Amino acid sequence: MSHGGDIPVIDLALSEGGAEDQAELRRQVCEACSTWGFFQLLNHGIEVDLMSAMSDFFALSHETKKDLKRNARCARGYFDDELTKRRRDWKEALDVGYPGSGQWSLPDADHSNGCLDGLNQLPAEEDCPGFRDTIVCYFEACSKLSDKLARLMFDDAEADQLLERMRHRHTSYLRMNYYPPANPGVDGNADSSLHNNTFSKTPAKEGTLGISPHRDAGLITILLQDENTHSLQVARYEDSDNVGDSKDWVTVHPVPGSLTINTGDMAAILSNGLFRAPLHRVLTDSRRTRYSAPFFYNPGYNELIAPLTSCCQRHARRYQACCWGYFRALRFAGDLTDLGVEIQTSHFKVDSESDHPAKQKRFLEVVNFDEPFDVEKYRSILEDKMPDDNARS
Ligand SMILES: O=C(O)CCC(=O)C(=O)O
Ligand SMILES: [Fe+2]
Repeated sequence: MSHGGDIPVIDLALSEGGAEDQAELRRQVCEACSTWGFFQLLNHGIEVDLMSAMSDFFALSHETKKDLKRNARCARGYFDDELTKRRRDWKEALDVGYPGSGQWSLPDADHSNGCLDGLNQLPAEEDCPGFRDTIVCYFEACSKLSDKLARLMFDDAEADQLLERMRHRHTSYLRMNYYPPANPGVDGNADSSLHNNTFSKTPAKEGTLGISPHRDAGLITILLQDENTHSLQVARYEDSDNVGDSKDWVTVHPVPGSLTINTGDMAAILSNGLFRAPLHRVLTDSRRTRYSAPFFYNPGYNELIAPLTSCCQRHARRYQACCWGYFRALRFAGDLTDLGVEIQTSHFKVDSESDHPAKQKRFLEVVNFDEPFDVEKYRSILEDKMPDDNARS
């Protein structure tokens, strides 16, 4: 295995080899997922030029982008005001999800596309020619690659059934990120066409981050990184959220031609904690613009993610079942409204005293995953404290 800095680099060309190569590939992938939770993948086979599509999109006028803004009832679309752990990220982004109908050819607003995350909001073809086609091609290529990676990570019949269901029904989404220079006043970034955003006038405050430390919620993330800017960092192996010191952060230097892969919370539960959901963050750059695009490979909303039996042999079962739709809804709602402490996999540990498993049960009795999530409708179930049964009418 070769290394791009500390983070493993894995060559997917091994999958074309004989049984020995394939076993070696599986070993490398599982080792990377259980140590760093991050690796860089070469010969991944995705050739769609997403970088230039992204730069076309973010160069649109602020008014055009604002018309596509996501809101409390629609998690998909454009935004420049994301809070990660209650801090504003120094970035703009566009989220595009797998259509509820499973059919990209239908209009985005078609009612059959309705789902928990709402409807896609893409720019009109005349505003950004070719953008939609590029996104769809890239998205579908990432779905196939994710399926291939997941089959390397999880090798048993139970996982096969989940992945087979995910071929037809998944809730993955592609996020396109644009990180403006954090110091727009300095020489050398006078590209005014790219500064039509709310970050263009004021330099970033001391300590501002592109994205604050977080874990990705889903199964696998496939990240396209800008090769010229090295600002993604992962916390060393420990699982504490208190990674204060800069020596605890390791830069994920993009290896030319690679895609960066990381595991998420659902992979940690499914593997019974064998795989990590690594804490990571993005620094700002004072001079350079950066683009990145994570593709989040997510199960169907109604899937109950629980440790695979084959992963509970060496260690007793560590997690209770977690419904992806519940976890996702609470993560997104937490970005917009104060529901108390952000939901984490630790709330589903078998010995946890959290009331999330009980809230999840009540949520599943009433939720309709074909409708956009409405935090007000479920507020009494979701708020930090469960309402006292005697106090309810
Ligand atoms: O921009 C990056 O390199 C990482 C983005 C990321 O971690 C995220 O959007 O969840
Ligand atoms: Fe992330």
